[in-house]
Amino acid sequence: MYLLLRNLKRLALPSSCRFISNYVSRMRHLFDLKENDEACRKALSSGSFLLFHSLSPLMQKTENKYTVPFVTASELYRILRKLGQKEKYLEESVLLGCTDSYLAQFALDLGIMEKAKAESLLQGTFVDLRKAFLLLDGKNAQMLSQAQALLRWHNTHLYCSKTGHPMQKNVSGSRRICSSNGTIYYPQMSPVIITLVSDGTRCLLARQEAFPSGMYSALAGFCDIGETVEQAVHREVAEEVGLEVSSSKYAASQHWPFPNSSLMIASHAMVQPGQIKITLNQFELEDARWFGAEELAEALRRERMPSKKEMGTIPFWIPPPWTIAHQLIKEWTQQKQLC
Ligand SMILES: NC(=O)C1=CN([C@@H]2O[C@H](COP(=O)(O)OP(=O)(O)OC[C@H]3O[C@@H](n4cnc5c(N)ncnc54)[C@H](OP(=O)(O)O)[C@@H]3O)[C@@H](O)[C@H]2O)C=CC1
Ligand SMILES: [Mg+2]
Repeated sequence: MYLLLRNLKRLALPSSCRFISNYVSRMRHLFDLKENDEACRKALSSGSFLLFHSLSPLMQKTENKYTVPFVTASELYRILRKLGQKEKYLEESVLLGCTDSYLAQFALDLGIMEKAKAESLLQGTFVDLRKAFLLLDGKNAQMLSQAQALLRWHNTHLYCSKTGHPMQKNVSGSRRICSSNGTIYYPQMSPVIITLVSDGTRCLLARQEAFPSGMYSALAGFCDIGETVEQAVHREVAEEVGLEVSSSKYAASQHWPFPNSSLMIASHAMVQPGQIKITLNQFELEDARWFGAEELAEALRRERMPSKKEMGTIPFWIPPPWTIAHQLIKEWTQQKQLC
């Protein structure tokens, strides 16, 4: 609380600001933890932790539900000791956020420790993130996405790309600093567009060979350097399905941890009148088709990924409800059914 008050003072809130919302004070608390190594070190000793092993998150199964547990600092100290690690290892953690009561939340990768022993001590399993995503609801998935992306970035930025010298992370993990010339590096995300193309009555979904069997999604692609989001939508649709869009409208965004760390920027797009013939780019896609509102409404009603048994009995399925692709499909279908 002292740190919080000190920080609020430092940020010089306007005198008219008598009431500060919980959200504002939490964001300022997090700002302090990111900037101030000592404050963050202190928060580590009372924080809670999402655990990973080689970038696979720890999951626990109770009855038929999968959860991602937060482990308390005292529990983690006990487990680290049993795994032969020093308490100092906690400083390998990265800061994710904080609860309504200012309890700091971190992620830590136990990859240098024996996996089976860690699983047994933690009474859980480290699950590949793509698989974990299919088993979880949105809130957990968003935090895992952030955590894995941040851990991966630190894991792949050990050396300064200018001097070749080792880099050190600050305590929160909001940056890395070159030990030789002090250059600062910040975690990066790649902008990716995702767009649901419509011809007015139907919309276009596609699948890549690497997608799970039967899954179709909206068109997506990385933005090129120098491009605007609108230009990236225009180009990707042309590249992937040979169509030209006449307009696109921003819908929402989502962080996505694959293949590294992407900011998915979602839009609805319209093809130019008369442009309906798909010419598939077979380097990128396995199939692309136009879908009607009714068949999409049916796909939206299937709330979970089909089991292996069901796979052959349904025509296609779409990404889980918390993905931005699902959100685009839902918005479009609802709008069509209202017409
Ligand atoms: N959240 C959601 O609802 C959805 C998310 N997505 C995500 O969108 C992302 C992009 O879609 P995708 O169709 O694959 O993209 P693209 O159509 O841009 O094709 C991917 C290819 O582009 C190349 N590429 C160019 N820039 C980059 C970069 N910065 N990082 C990695 N590869 C790059 C790679 O080629 P090479 O491999 O030859 O190097 C890669 O295979 C994927 O990560 C996918 O998971 C997709 C659909 C739904
Ligand atoms: Mg693509």
